[in-house]
Amino acid sequence: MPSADYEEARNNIIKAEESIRTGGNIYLSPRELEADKFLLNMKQKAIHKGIQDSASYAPSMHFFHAKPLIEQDPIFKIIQKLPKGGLLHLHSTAGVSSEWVIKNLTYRNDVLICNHKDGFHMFVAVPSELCANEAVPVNKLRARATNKTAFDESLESLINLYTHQPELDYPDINTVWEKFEIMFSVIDGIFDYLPTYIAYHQQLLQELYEDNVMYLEIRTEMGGVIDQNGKHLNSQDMAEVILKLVDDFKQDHPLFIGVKVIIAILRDYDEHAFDEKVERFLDLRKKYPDLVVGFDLVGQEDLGRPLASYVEKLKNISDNGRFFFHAGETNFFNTDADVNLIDALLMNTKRIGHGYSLYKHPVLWEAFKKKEIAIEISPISNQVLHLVQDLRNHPAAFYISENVPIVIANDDPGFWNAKGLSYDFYYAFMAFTPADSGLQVLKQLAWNSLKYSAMTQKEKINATNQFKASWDKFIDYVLGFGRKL
Ligand SMILES: O=c1[nH]cnc2c1ncn2[C@@H]1O[C@H](CO)[C@@H](O)[C@H]1O
Repeated sequence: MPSADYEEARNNIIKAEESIRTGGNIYLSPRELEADKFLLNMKQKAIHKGIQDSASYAPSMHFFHAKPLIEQDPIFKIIQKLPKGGLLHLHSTAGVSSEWVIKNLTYRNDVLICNHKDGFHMFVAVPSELCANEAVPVNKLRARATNKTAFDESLESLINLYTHQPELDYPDINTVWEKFEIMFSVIDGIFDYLPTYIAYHQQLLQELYEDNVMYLEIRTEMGGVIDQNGKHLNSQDMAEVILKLVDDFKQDHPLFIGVKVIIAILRDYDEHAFDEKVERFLDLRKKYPDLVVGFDLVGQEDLGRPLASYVEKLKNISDNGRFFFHAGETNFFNTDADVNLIDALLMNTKRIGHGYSLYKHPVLWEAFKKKEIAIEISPISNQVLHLVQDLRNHPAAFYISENVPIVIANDDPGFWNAKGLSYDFYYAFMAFTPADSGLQVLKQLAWNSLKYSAMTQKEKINATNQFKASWDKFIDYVLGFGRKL
């Protein structure tokens, strides 16, 4: 038996760490405590089972293997009901489940397919110079196919990385990124045509709403489209389209709060195209300040142009504090992609996309804490795109232990066979939050998504009130769930 002194010292360490970590200081009411007890009991049983039977522990597995197991886990059912607040990191063109895209969009007569010049299939809805042959309606090809299920499956594989053997099919980061980038080109044509653009984005809101996401910040280029009559709509017209689409959605879904846009452009555009897109952002920002909130550079960071090379060019945007930079999405240490984190800080970023390598930079994470710059963590993305195999090893475990501000995001769920945000929250909860952390950490993560959002103060107050009501209902649900068992 250890001495009383020893026990006390031990407890003091545990308590001290508890009070530092994310959610450690969140107050729980008696009702919440009861729900928490039940949830923690489930979590700890699952972890205990995972220790004994490591081969069947879903949170340690690659998502492509884990998905069916996750869906059977009652903890996942609870996570699905969790009010998640806002989703702050999503590339909209990869945001909808691939199944919906195939079963709905490709069944429309206005969706065609052609061979891209670079040798892969691509969907088009208006004639494209990128087609190397004449585009054919997908329905026409489907009618000719002997096995329609197999036909649809092959279409779906054009926009979904799923395979039953990801370790073999994507042995390294560049291989997976190559197919990943092609998928954006496969689906891009859907967003050139107003009716398909609208159908897709309505479904985007629907899938997130059903997953209890109430607010959204999308990353998009926001280029123009062509409407049913052949008329060109430019980026400003698209701002109106988005505003109307969101308003209509809110009419039917009063709990939904809204959408904001972060203009995200490829970090490696040629100079002229880049400058044009920056101008476009500045214009949009002026005319739609409540909608177009920020600017970001995207694309595979390891191979891309470093942020440092943009400092002068983008001074105007950084002076106005409008960056939401991807940075540190890398396994390397002190390479360009890694030190993008330093430039993101110095360029006055509001949040960081990924920040995977931040844990190697003590000066930076202290600064992010002090300046309340949140890290947008996308667990499944980091796994599928080859930064980490087992999400228990994700650096977010460290950020949580230190309470570096983080939010949970899904990045490109449609492209990895996910839907909504719950799968990422499940991994966050089961793989990289402490075994003895239940409702507190979930509540803090959801709160963070409102606190670190680009909403105005007034919008935040409204969102907070709404969140409280949804949270109370969620606690009822958890208590009901617990009593049934
Ligand atoms: O996780 C990511 N890191 C960096 N860039 C990304 C990620 N996901 C998507 N994109 C980038 O966003 C563009 C479409 O908006 C894609 O072309 C891809 O390069």
